[in-house]
Amino acid sequence: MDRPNKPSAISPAGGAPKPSVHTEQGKVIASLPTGDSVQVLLFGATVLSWKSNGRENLWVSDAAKLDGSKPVRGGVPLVFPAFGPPPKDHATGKLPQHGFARNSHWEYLGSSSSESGKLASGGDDSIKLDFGLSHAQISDDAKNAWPYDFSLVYSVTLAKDGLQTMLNIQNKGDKSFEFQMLLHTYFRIDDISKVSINGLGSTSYIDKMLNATTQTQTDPTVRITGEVDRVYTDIKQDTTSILQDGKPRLDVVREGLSDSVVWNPWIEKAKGMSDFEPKDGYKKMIAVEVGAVDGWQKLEPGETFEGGMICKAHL
Ligand SMILES: O=P(O)(O)OC[C@H]1O[C@H](O)[C@H](O)[C@@H](O)[C@@H]1O
Repeated sequence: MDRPNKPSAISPAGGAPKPSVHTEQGKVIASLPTGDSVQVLLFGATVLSWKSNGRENLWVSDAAKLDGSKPVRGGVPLVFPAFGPPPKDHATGKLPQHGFARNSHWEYLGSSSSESGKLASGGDDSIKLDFGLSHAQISDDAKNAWPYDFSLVYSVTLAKDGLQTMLNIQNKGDKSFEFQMLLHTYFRIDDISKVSINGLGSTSYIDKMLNATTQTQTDPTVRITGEVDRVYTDIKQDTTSILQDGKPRLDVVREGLSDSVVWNPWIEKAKGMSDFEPKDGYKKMIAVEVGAVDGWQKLEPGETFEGGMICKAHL
């Protein structure tokens, strides 16, 4: 695995202020001179917080477990190598719901000032954090359930104009494997009744609330008025936008991915989740998740796959 330099901190030593990075209680925390920041928990490589312009953009449950006893309820849990309950007749069939990546202890590979791809800024205006997970690092249960040699590198880039999260998946073994992946992002919003979602018009979706039947998004705008659990597939538009009170609040740009899940548990489902607090927290969150979850991606030995997102917050 290629490793960038592993500085404990990029500290200002006179001159212009620089991004800083430190580790604390199993988390890696990076900040820009602007005050924007990101926090990543090594358990699951779960992004727990992303602040820009003094505002938190992610929702995390007050009862979320951060001690590794269960996946984090909130932030950006990483789904790999299976989305949802894996089908019993598939190679992932013995894995838990959403796979093992969100349940595993990842390694911090280090930070670098990056050319942040499609984010406009680079150099001192951005910082990239890399996290790794390989076959050798997962639990024995996960190894037995899914005996493939793989390597994941998850890169989280904080820039003044957004947050980029990219997952690179490599088949390191001598047999092919199939996978699904998803960035299960819980975005923080002010009031679900005033939220609308654009950028999914004319797209087909599997509606898990309607017996997994396939529907078409005829209204260009999605509004949330009850429990919603939809898998939009083969989306033509790159960007899904979350609006609050009709004003752009967050843009989610898919990178190398064409599916998105839109999920809100609403009242009853929230009540049923012991780690979902406060119980009316469903009013403050909307999950807009980017991924490759329609069917399976196949990787031959030595091949890699990369996909992720760029999120941009509006004031
Ligand atoms: O409770 P979890 O395993 O974290 O899953 C939370 C949710 O994840 C996705 O959004 C799925 O589409 C939902 O069906 C599921 O309820």
